[in-house]
Parts: sequence; C-alpha cells; structure tokens
Amino acid sequence: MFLNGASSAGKTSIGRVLQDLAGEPYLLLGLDTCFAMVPPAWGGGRGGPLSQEGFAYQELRADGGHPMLAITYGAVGWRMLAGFHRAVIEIVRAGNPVIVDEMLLDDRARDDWLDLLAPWQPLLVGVFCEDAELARREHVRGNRPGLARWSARHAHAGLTYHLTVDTTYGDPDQHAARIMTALAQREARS
Ligand SMILES: Nc1ncnc2c1ncn2[C@@H]1O[C@H](COP(=O)(O)OP(=O)(O)OP(=O)(O)O)[C@@H](O)[C@H]1O
Repeated sequence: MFLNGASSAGKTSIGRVLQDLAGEPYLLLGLDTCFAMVPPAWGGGRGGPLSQEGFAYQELRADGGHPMLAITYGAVGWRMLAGFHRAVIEIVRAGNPVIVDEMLLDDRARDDWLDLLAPWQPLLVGVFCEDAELARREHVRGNRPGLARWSARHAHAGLTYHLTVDTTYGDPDQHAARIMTALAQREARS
C-alpha cells in the first residue's frame, strides 16, 4: 500500500490502524523513516549547516496570508531518498508487506517511486485534508507552520489514485477500514 499526502494529513495514524486491521505483518515506513536517519548537520529541522546538500526548509511567499514552508533537497538528500526507496523495495522483495507513508516532495521523487513500485502494483491511496484542519493540526503538534499547506499543494501532483480519503472529518479507524475494503476488493478481482 502506498499512502501519500500532505504533512499532518493523517497518513501515519491511518497506517497504524491498517497494521492493526491487516492479517499480515505490514511494515509501516516512509519519508519520516528516511528523515529520522539523516544526520542533523544535513537536515533542515535543526538548521543543519549542510542542509542545502541534504534537506532544508525554505520559506516561500505567503499564500493568501498563510505561511508556506517547502522542503528542498540537494545532491546528498537525493542520494538518501533514492537509497531509501530502494531499501523499501528490498524489504518488499524479501516478502514483507509494506505500507509506505509518504509525502512526495516533487515529480522526481514521485517518478522514482512509481518506477520502482510498478512490478508490485501497490494500492495507491491519496490522503487529503482541508487547509484549515491541516493548519490546526500543525499548530497542535507544535510544527513549523506552512509545511502542511505547501505539501498539500505539491504532494499529489501527477498521481492517479485507486482510492482517496479526506481526513478532515472522520477518524483514522474509518479511513483505514475503507482502505482495507478497497484492498480486499482489489485482491478478490485479481
Ligand atoms: N482523522 C483525523 N482527525 C483528527 N486528527 C487527526 C486525524 N488523523 C490524524 N490526526 C492528528 O493529526 C496529527 C498528524 O497525524 P499523522 O502523524 O497521522 O499525520 P501524517 O500525515 O503522518 O503527518 P506527517 O507527514 O507530518 O508525519 C496528529 O496529531 C494526529 O493525531
């Protein structure tokens, strides 16, 4: 399964419920897993001095008065992303079912994932949420404001999903149940 959406859209929350619902031991991993491995000097979160090579935050012009915060990456960051994507594929190749919990940063990341995942034909799930609710969650989490809004505008570019969920309303249990149903229907058809 491949869950993609903005920061704070609720991907990880849904992913955890999916793990509980599934009869198989799905591993849950994604961009957060990759970021957790990045040395602080190459990471933007704490203002790493080499973050332009790795991963950096970039404040963009406000969107209708709302902050917009992008994540950019350099050559080292791309190497890390590309390596992480391939590591996930090896996990799958070893026979493990996987839930990828992803916030696509750009077209390059999307195309790399789609190329690698093509043989596995994952259920592609778009996780959406309205801006105001994203901003509320971001605030409650104490995250820097603007990443959710920026990613909501970029993460879904060029993707066609098998299923979309809107987490503005409803809880992760409900959304995960819909995804499990879609997965079961798909497996029954194949
Ligand atoms: N359906 C929901 N309704 C209300 N709050 C939710 C819902 N889903 C998630 N949340 C809350 O929103 C916040 C972000 O959730 P979560 O970590 O699942 O999102 P995410 O998309 O994985 O975010 P990120 O990509 O930033 O890690 C958490 O505080 C979580 O409790």
